Amino acid sequence: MTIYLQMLGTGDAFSTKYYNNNAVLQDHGYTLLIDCGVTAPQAMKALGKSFQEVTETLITHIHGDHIGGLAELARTPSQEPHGKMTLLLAETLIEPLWQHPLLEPLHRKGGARSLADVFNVKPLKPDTPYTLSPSLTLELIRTPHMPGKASYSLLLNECVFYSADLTFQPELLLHLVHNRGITKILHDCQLSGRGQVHTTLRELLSLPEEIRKLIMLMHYSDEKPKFEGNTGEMEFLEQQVVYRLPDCRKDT
Ligand SMILES: Nc1ccn([C@@H]2O[C@@H]3COP(=O)(O)O[C@H]3[C@H]2O)c(=O)n1
Ligand SMILES: [Zn+2]
Ligand SMILES: [Zn+2]
Repeated sequence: MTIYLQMLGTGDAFSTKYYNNNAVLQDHGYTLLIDCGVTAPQAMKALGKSFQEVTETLITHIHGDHIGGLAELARTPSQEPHGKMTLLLAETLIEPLWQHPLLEPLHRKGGARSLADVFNVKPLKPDTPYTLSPSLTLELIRTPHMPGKASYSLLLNECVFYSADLTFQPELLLHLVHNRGITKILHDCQLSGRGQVHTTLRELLSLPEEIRKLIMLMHYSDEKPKFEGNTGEMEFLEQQVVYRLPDCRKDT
């Protein structure tokens, strides 16, 4: 079965041309929102979509461009009997997310005292495969982003790696391709300057060709047009375009 990926946005946290790097994955009746940044409500509207179409929302890490739209998401009534939207996230993120200033509006919602009061929270363990829908599996891999801050990249359907803002990890990428059967890498990319918390284009260009040709670039700055044609084998992922994702699960 085919699943479809549509980036709500492909911009970095400071972009004024692209929405935040958030995505929707669709498996027929099931819709997974991957991260819900400040611009997510507007980006959904731009696609003629609404949060009501979202079945579950996955949070990779706690930065405004990945969580800033959650207060609005929480106000959306879900189709479930409990009425709450479902949030998937690593256990380690639950309390820091609730304490984040961007979620403060929810603290005032009917005496809410925890994330579970405003969302149907489903805690996930890293390095553990989960079946989200008939054609979609997910595994979290903890990856380095900012010191002391937990952040989780994604393995989708056993062969797509979706980076959650990470510093350059060449050994991990080689391992994923050689030992985990990864055939597509969607990677955040800082186009210029020194990469302190993100991977830079220069670093990605230093990878072997066999890895570069699997990579598509996302989470980039407004300078992107200047870099078109200068990214080697790596293409830019474009916001709002629908992509078909490979499904390499052994039992399909
Ligand atoms: N000059 C900067 C640089 C970065 N940042 C924040 O750091 C985050 C890194 O991950 P991100 O998801 O790209 O969002 C960035 C800003 O929130 C920031 O607030 N000021
Ligand atoms: Zn980000
Ligand atoms: Zn980040």
